[in-house]
Amino acid sequence: MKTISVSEAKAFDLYTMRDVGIPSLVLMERAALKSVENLAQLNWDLTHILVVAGSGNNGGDGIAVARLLKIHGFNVQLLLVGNPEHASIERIQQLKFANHYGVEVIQGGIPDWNAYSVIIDAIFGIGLSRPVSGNYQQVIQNINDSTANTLAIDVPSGFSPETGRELGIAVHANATATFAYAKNGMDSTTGQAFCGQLFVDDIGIYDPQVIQNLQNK
Ligand SMILES: NC(=O)C1=CN([C@@H]2O[C@H](COP(=O)(O)OP(=O)(O)OC[C@H]3O[C@@H](n4cnc5c(N)ncnc54)[C@H](O)[C@@H]3O)[C@@H](O)[C@H]2O)[C@H](O)CC1
Ligand SMILES: [K+]
Repeated sequence: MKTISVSEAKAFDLYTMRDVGIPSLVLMERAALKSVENLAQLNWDLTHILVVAGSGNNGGDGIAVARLLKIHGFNVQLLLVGNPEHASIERIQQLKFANHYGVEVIQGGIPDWNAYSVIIDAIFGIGLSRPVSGNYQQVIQNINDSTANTLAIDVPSGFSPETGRELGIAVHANATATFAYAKNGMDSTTGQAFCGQLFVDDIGIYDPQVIQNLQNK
């Protein structure tokens, strides 16, 4: 399985948005569409879905997933974690779109984490940069303690895609929808333990060498 480093993943994202010119929201929509496709392939009980979204673009992916599930008639709720003042542009835009679709955003805490059949983990992706603490730690503990099946978006939150180890605490996902290429840390035994069933989704982000080879054809 081809794996890449976090810096490569970020460089490929940037190349796609800046050099090729494909907008971030287009990539985010493709990531969300693929994640929903992966969810459908898992044959899980989808009767009650909670999306847990962080303040960055991983959260933006998750909110887009919630919107897609809502329009397809699923009972889906959204829990926002993190400081809204630090929210990325795309995450703000995705929440606006989701509000327009009437996606229910949970205010305050979750009374019963076991009430959900599926939890979508969209707290942190490749932007994880330090050990998880505080409320994030509590939320990830609740996700891990719940009876729900968990699908991680891009990277199980708290799992270092670089080293393959947890940074403080990490989501033990039953499945992970990662984008473009698997990340280095996913190829280890701990990586498989945290990621569960791994989907590597083509969302239009490629190694620039692949594009340059096309140009030379
Ligand atoms: N356009 C694109 O680049 C695409 C990205 N995709 C998704 O975006 C994430 C990466 O998003 P980013 O905003 O860079 O970071 P995260 O959402 O992973 O993290 C959010 C934010 O959290 C802060 N942070 C890091 N570690 C901690 C911590 N331990 N405690 C608290 N806060 C922390 C940090 O400031 C981060 O910025 C990628 O994984 C994809 O899911 C799209 O899918 C495709 C297009
Ligand atoms: K995640």
